[in-house]
Amino acid sequence: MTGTETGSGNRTGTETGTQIRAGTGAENGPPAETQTETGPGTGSRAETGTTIESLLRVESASVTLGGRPALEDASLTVDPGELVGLIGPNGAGKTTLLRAVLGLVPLASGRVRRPSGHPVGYVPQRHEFAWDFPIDIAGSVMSGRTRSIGWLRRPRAADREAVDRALELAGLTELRRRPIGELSGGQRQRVLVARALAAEPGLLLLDEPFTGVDVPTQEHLNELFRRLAGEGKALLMTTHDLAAAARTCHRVVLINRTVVAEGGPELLADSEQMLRAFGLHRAATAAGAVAA
Ligand SMILES: Nc1ncnc2c1ncn2[C@@H]1O[C@H](COP(=O)(O)OP(=O)(O)OP(=O)(O)O)[C@@H](O)[C@H]1O
Repeated sequence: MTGTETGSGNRTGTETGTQIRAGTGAENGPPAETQTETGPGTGSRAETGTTIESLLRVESASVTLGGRPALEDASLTVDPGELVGLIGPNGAGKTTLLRAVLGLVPLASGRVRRPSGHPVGYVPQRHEFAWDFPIDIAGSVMSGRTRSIGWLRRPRAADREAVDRALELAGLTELRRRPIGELSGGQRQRVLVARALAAEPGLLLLDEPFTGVDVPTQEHLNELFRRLAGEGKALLMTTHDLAAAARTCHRVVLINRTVVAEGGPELLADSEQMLRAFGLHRAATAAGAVAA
């Protein structure tokens, strides 16, 4: 696979600096590395005679933050056309996993692999974004595409077209000249989605996109995410809205510092797995009440 790899420790290889375009200064992506995969179980899976290459593979990733493990031995994949929900309690490591994929936090061990040629779009949680910046929606969405290592590249015709399409997809065309500081929560959420889409990503990382948005906006985003998956993009979304996840996601991954279970959205109705994912099983085990 020709791709980008973020891993722990030192590596050798030809690095070509594939760029990640993201919403919060994550433009300096991890270095790209050319590597060859052989044999089954190394990144491609055979399906009906064709080979599907995952757009994201997280392999045994561990991250330590503030001296404590935030993520331990977590593995997941997201294939083209898949919308995967990352579900778990507060502090489970969901945002940490997304940030590790972006190379914003270092891996203590494990690795993240992505094929090259597919930019990553990142929709951070709204409170992580600087909304007091004096810029309108169109300018903000454009900077999601043209900003690189702290400076803005001059927009070209293709950039303007990509921004127009992103604004349209996010339902922001009419509002494009509104200063971002004057927007409602739901409008801000759509700006973050449009910023990420302006980069024409193959892989989209969404951190709690439904928080505080009204029902019509949630329906709009739901539809948009499904449509993007239908176009062959890979989406990984954290959410605490289990109903929305059950409705929208093709697959869900339950996480509580490590991956507890994964499967179809019906997993969200599996009370034992949900109890495990949400820490109750762990707490009971720690107290010696329940055998592991
Ligand atoms: N900058 C940091 N320094 C130290 N610890 C951190 C830092 N950021 C996160 N953590 C810790 O890492 C763990 C995982 O946090 P993370 O934000 O990934 O969880 P989350 O699953 O996204 O939670 P939530 O649902 O509340 O958003 C938590 O215990 C958190 O306190």
